Amino acid sequence: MTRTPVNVTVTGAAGQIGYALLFRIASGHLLGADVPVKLRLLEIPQGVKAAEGTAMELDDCAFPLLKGIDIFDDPNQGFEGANVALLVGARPRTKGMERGDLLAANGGIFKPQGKAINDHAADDIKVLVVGNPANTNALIAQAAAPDVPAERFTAMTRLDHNRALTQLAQKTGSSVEDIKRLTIWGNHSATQYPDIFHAEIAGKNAAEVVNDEAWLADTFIPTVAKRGAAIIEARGASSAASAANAAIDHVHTWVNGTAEGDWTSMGIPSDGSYGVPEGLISSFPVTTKDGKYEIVQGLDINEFSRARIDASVKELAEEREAVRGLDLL
Ligand SMILES: NC(=O)c1ccc[n+]([C@@H]2O[C@H](COP(=O)([O-])OP(=O)(O)OC[C@H]3O[C@@H](n4cnc5c(N)ncnc54)[C@H](O)[C@@H]3O)[C@@H](O)[C@H]2O)c1
Ligand SMILES: O=C(O)C[C@H](O)C(=O)O
Repeated sequence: MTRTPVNVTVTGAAGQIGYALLFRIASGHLLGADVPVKLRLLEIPQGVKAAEGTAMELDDCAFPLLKGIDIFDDPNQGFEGANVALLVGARPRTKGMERGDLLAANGGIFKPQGKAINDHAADDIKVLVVGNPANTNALIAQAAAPDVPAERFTAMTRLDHNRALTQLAQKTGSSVEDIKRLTIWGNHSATQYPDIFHAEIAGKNAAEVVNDEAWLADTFIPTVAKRGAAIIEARGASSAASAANAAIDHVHTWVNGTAEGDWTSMGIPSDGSYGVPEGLISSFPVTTKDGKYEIVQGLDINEFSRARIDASVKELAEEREAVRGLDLL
């Protein structure tokens, strides 16, 4: 039976993450090796020519699953019929720009995109926001889409999750596939909290295997939380292939499910679980099944974790206040 292609909209398609992402979507890594896709690339007018060049290269790969590529500079057209939307394009922070300026500039992008999703996307739309500040950009887009269930708007903390897996594997001499139940809590920012207290390494509690709270506090957490800045320092540009890889992982897991006995981390609208104020888009431990996710409930949060979750959530609440003040919610 021939399947109807899934419409995948990618914003910022001509950027560096876009370049690392589109080929993997077209080759079946986002949704599955048997799922045909149509790409809808959304750029600003200055980005359209470069997006056209990328589309030429996509054509030249002759991907069997790629059933069409369209390029737009109008969000209403870009999100028409979208089943999956990857919101990558954002206004980067430039010299002299305050956080409030960045939030205002991104509000100008994510509010109209949220409205365009509301008005034009398919009923089953799933949204992943990658563009920074990802959690609050997701909140802005979600607030502008009142007809779309709020839980369809998610923000990417899977890159942080993957970074934490590797740091923990390297510390303990284990393989990443032996590590389960790791969690990123909070914001995709330097306040995020990578939590190993519930994680397992080959069935043993990860915190007990590590048995070194100083390493956790002074090495592991800051290394993961500041990895984005370290990449910028080393590469002279922010993470691109690893960010694209995490976006693929996020959507693939959302659509295809978490493995039995494991969970992942996603930035999602809080339902009030773990004391995170309702509505904030915060990272939680989640399981996924049949295209839906659920927050893992009932975890004991020790004092060490509580203080760090609260600090990151406080930052999210402040960002929400700032965008409220800018009339973006
Ligand atoms: N959440 C994460 O883990 C994570 C990780 C890495 C990067 N990021 C963020 O992802 C974003 C993109 O990174 P990049 O390296 O690809 O940046 P980039 O500057 O290379 O590309 C961004 C692209 O977005 C386009 N764009 C800007 N405004 C747009 C709009 N309104 N509509 C459509 N397209 C628009 C630009 O023309 C550009 O082509 C940045 O905000 C970056 O900070 C997030
Ligand atoms: O673009 C950045 O500021 C860093 C990025 O969010 C990352 O985590 O690599």
